[in-house]
Amino acid sequence: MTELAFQDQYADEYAHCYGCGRLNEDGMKLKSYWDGEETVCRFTADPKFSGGYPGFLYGGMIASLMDCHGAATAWAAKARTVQQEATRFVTASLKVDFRAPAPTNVELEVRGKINEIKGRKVVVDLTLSAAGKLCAEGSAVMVEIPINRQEG
Ligand SMILES: CCCCCCCC(=O)SCCNC(=O)CCNC(=O)[C@H](O)C(C)(C)COP(=O)(O)OP(=O)(O)OC[C@H]1O[C@@H](n2cnc3c(N)ncnc32)[C@H](O)[C@@H]1OP(=O)(O)O
Repeated sequence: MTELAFQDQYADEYAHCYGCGRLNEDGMKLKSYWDGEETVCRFTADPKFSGGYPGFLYGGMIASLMDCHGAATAWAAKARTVQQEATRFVTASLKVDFRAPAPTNVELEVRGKINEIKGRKVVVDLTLSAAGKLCAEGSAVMVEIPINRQEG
């Protein structure tokens, strides 16, 4: 894919997230893109992120993947809809239903769909699948931080 990932378009001051910040040396550097009206992020988890037994991902990592992709989706939706540069979205609320174990060492696909855009708030519906099988689904309320919030 040659297009720039959403996270790679964040301003430097917003690019330090452990999950997706391009400037976080130790982070996972998740990348999210448009796929038609949906967004997609692909990630293969190392077995060191296993949960209760080997070969399956722990739930916090599943939530992390959905969280970061949700924030990036909100950013992209705002940038596309309002056609102005968005700052950065943070998670106000994240709901995850775990439907089936998610494997490590297998490419996972996280998908986002815009449910609502209202003012600074974007609600994103999310799924996480492995080899076409739904492993988790949920939704996130993302809120855009005002400019210069980090200075206050
Ligand atoms: C500089 C960057 C610093 C950010 C570092 C954090 C980065 C992350 O790790 S993100 C993950 C963790 N998330 C956080 O740390 C966020 C902490 N929370 C906050 O900062 C604030 O509560 C924040 C920004 C989410 C919302 O507060 P505020 O800016 O006052 O927004 P507020 O006006 O109350 O709400 C905006 C809209 O979101 C909705 N909303 C806010 N919180 C929630 C919630 N928990 N559930 C559902 N909806 C919510 C409100 O109802 C409102 O919607 P509407 O316009 O329809 O009435």
